[in-house]
Amino acid sequence: MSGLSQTLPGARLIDGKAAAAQVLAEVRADVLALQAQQLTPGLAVVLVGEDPASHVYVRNKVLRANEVGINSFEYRLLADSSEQEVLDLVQQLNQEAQVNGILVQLPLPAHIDENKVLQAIDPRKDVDGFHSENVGGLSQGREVLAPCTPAGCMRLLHDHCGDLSGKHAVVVGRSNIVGKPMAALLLQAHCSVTVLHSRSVNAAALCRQADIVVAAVGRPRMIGADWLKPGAVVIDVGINRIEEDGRSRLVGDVDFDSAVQVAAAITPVPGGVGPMTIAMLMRNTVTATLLQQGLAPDHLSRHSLSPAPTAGQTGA
Ligand SMILES: Nc1nc(=O)c2c([nH]1)NC[C@@H]1CN(c3ccc(C(=O)N[C@@H](CCC(=O)O)C(=O)O)cc3)C=[N+]21
Repeated sequence: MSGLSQTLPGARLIDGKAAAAQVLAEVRADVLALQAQQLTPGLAVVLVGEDPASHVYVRNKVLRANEVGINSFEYRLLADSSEQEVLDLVQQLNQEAQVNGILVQLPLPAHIDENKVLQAIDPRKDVDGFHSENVGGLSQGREVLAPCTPAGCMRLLHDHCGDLSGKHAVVVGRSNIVGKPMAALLLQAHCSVTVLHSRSVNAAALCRQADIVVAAVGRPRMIGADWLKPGAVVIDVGINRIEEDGRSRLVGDVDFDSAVQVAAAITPVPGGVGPMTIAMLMRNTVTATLLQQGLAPDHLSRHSLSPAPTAGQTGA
């Protein structure tokens, strides 16, 4: 994949692994600074059931946490655990001073009300940014814990494009975990934002107007070169496992091979947004620790919260 991008003029490969390594190095420095004040951030990860893919993600999160010096606490509950058992565990973790961040791996088994569990998490420990307090705060432009995947996409965009003001960003997909918070963050960065979804009429034509495309639909290779304006910057959030030529492989929501010929820059899958999601989870854990200590986010070298509206932003 990287070999291909080197032979084509124009499209730059946005290296999510390298960007994630940089974020993790920053987080490591922040953790050292906190440890000098006798504070070690702690992250609790809760996994209900035996989904093998979820086990891999949880293992990766715990590994990254340990690499940057964050304490990790893993809780595995059986697939048939009751909703009350999960709620009780969340309540216990809310009280636990050693735990600064709580992540309940989604999806939960069908008999458990996901919303009820997410709402039970103390908003200041909500490192996924899924509690309505944080969702609402993000929409209002308050400094809150922002969802990791959209926050990771914003970091990649800022690194590659600099100032995003006035750019037309098209978000394909309207999920609560990616599409909607992504739109909110792009708006805060002064983009014009269009959100496309399954009912959109002329989606490809609308998408062709975009300077920035964020693909988060969960449909393998749906967005090809015909969806893109030449020179667009493409962020592919999709992680789809497909069978091809008798083997299993990961592909994005973007048809990489065609898109790379038109785009100015594009993220690969794997090695794009995925590693950034985990890096931003570590960053949010540090931010959550600061919030709980009553320390301003700029206590450390970099502020880690979603940006508050700048002076120039009005209601217009
Ligand atoms: N409460 C909650 N928060 C989450 O953030 C959350 C969740 N539930 N449930 C599951 C999804 C999935 N997810 C991924 C994170 C990183 C990679 C990642 O790093 N992927 C690698 C490839 C990994 C591989 O090879 O399988 C990459 O894209 O390069 C993938 C998927 C977080 N999720």
